Amino acid sequence: MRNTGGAPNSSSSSSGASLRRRASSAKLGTPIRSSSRMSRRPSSSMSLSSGSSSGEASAVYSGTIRVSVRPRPLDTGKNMWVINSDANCVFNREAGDFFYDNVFSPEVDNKSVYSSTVEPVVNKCLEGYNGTVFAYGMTGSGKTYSMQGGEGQIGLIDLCVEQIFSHFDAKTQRGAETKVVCSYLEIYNEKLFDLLNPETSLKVGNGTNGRQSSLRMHSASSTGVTGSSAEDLRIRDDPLYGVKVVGLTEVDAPDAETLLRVIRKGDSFRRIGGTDFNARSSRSHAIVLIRLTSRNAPDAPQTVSTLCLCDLAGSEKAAWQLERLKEGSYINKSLLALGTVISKLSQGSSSHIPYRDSKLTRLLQPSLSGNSIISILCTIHLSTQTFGETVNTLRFASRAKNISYSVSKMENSSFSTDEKFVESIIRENEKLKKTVSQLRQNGSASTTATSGSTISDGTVNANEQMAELVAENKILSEQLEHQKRLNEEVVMEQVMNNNESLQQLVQIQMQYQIPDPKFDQAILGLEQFGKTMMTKMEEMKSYIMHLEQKLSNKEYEKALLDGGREGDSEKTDSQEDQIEELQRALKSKESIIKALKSAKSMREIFEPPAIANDENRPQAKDYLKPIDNKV
Ligand SMILES: Nc1ncnc2c1ncn2[C@@H]1O[C@H](COP(=O)(O)OP(=O)(O)OP(=O)(O)O)[C@@H](O)[C@H]1O
Repeated sequence: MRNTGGAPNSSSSSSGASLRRRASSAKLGTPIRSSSRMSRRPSSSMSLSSGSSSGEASAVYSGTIRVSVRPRPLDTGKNMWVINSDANCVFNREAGDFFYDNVFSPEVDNKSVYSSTVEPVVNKCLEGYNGTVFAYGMTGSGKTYSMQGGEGQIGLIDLCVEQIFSHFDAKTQRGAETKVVCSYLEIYNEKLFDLLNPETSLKVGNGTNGRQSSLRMHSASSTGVTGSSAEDLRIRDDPLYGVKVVGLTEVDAPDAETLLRVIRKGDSFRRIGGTDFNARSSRSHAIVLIRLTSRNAPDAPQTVSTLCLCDLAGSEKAAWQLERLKEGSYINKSLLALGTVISKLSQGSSSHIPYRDSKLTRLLQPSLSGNSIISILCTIHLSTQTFGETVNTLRFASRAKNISYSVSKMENSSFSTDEKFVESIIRENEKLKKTVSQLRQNGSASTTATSGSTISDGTVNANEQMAELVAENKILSEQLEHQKRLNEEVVMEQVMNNNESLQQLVQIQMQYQIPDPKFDQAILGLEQFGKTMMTKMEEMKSYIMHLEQKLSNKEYEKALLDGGREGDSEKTDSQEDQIEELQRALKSKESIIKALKSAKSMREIFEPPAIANDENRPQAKDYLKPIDNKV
C-alpha cells in the first residue's frame, strides 16, 4: 500500500534506522516530505513575524497546522502499528511511516497531550490570535476522552479554561479589563443546535425504535439518541468574524467555575448513541466557542480573539441500526467535506474551496481559510479491525500538516478602518452624552442662580466643554467620510445618536441663552457635520438602488430555481441566504430615511436670527437642503 495525497513516504524496510534518522529533522519542526512540498511550507511549524496590513504594522503569525496523533490503548485484537513517540512517527509495514508534530504513546495522559497540542494555541489566543483545536478520528478512538476527559482524566477543554483564567486573573490584578464569553453548539444531521439553550423543550430524536419521546437530559443509551431538538440555527457571513451563527446564545463567564458549569451543561445536551466501537458515541460535531477580550489599560488597544474547540463526531462504517445509519451518513458526508477542503488547501489549490458543502466546513471556514492558528488532534485505534479507518485518519492528518497560514492579531489597532470608526464613534457618542447631561445640569444651575442674561461660572465651564465638543465633532466628521458601506447600518445608528446629542446641545444653548462666540464655532462644526451627512446620504442612496436591483435579480433567480429544480435544496438555501443578506443590508434604508428627517429638523433649528444675519458665512441650510426621501 502506498501513501498518497501528501502522506509521508512509504517504507518497506525495517523502520528503526529510518525513524532515528528522521527523528532529528522532525524535532526541528521540519516536516519530512518530498522536497517540493517542503519548499512550499515554512521551515518551522509556527513562527511569529511582523507583517503589515493596510499600511499599519500588525503582528502576523505564520506557520503550518500543528498535527498530533494519539493512539487509544489497545483493548483487544492485534496491534498493527509501531508508535515511536521520540521520532513522532507512526509506522506500519504495509501503510508506511507517517510523521507529525507529535505522536503520543497510548499511555500518555491528557495533561501531556494538552501541553504539546493545545497550550501553545491558547497562549497565542491570549495574545490576541484566533485559535482552533479539533479532535478528529474514527468512532471510539478517544476524541471525547481527550476533549471532555473521562475515567479520572481532566479534559483538554477544562485545561483550556484553567489556563485562560489563570492568565486573565493575573492580568485583572494588574489592572487590566478582561472578559470571557462562551457559546456552545452542535451539528447534528447537518443542522445546527444551540447547546446553551436549555429553555427549549427537549425531545429525543427518532431512536432505533422509530418513536419520539421526551427527555429532560441525556442518558447514555445504546438504542436511542438523546439531546436537544431546539430550532436549527442559520449561518451567515459576517464582516468581522467571517461567519456567524444567528441567534446563538452567548454566556458571560466571569470565572473558571462558571465557564466550566456552562460547558458541562452544554455537554449534557449533546446527542449520544451506541455504535459498534463506542457505547456512548457522540453523534454530532460539538463546538465550544470561547471569546476572549482584554485591555491592559483604559486607553490601550483592545485584544479580541476566539478559541474554537471542536469534538468532531467519529467516522464509521455502515451501522446496523437505521438511525445510526442515517446519522453516520451525515457524519461521513461532513467529514468527507472537511477532508476535501483540507486536501484542496494542502495542495495550495487556487481553485474553488467547497466550504459550503457541509455545515462543519462552513463554520470552520474562517479558521481554515487562514484566520486562526490550528491544532488538530487525530485519535486512532491500533487494532487490525480498524486498520482501514486508521490509515484514512493518518492520511487526513498528513494532508492537514501541509497547510500553512498567516494569522493576524485581533487587536483593535489592526482593525479595519470601518471597525475603528465604529469603535471611535461609539466612544465619541458616550462623551457627547456626558457633555449633554453636564450642560443640562449647569444650564439649570445658571438659570436659578442668575437673572436676565448674567452668566454663571457653570456656564463658562459649559462653553469650554462645548469648544472641546466642536473640536471632537470635526474629527468625527472627517472619520465619517472614511467609513465604508459594509458597516453602514451600525454607523448610521451611531451617527444618528450623535446627531441627536448635537441637536440637544443646540436646544440647550437656545433654552438657556448662552451668549458665547464659541457657540458659533459649534454651529460651524454642526454645519460641517450636516454637509458630511449629505454627501453620505447621496452615496447611500445609490448604494441602496444597487442593492434593490441585486435583490430583485436574486429573487428572480430563486423563483426560477424553486420552480425548475425542486431537489436542489443547497442551491436554494444559498440563494435564500443571499436574499436575506440583501434584505438585511436594505434595512439600513430605514435608518437613512430617519437620518434625513433628523437632518431636516436640524436645519430648522439652525435658523436663529443671530446666525442667519451673517451673510458672509455659509448657512446650515446651504448644506441641509431637503432631500427626496424616496430612494
Ligand atoms: N487514551 C485513552 N485512554 C483510556 N481510555 C480511552 C482513551 N481513549 C478513549 N478511551 C475510552 O474509549 C472509549 C471511547 O472513547 P471516546 O468516547 O472518547 O471516543 P470518541 O472518539 O469520542 O468516539 P465517538 O466518535 O463515537 O464519540 C471511552 O470509554 C473512553 O474512556
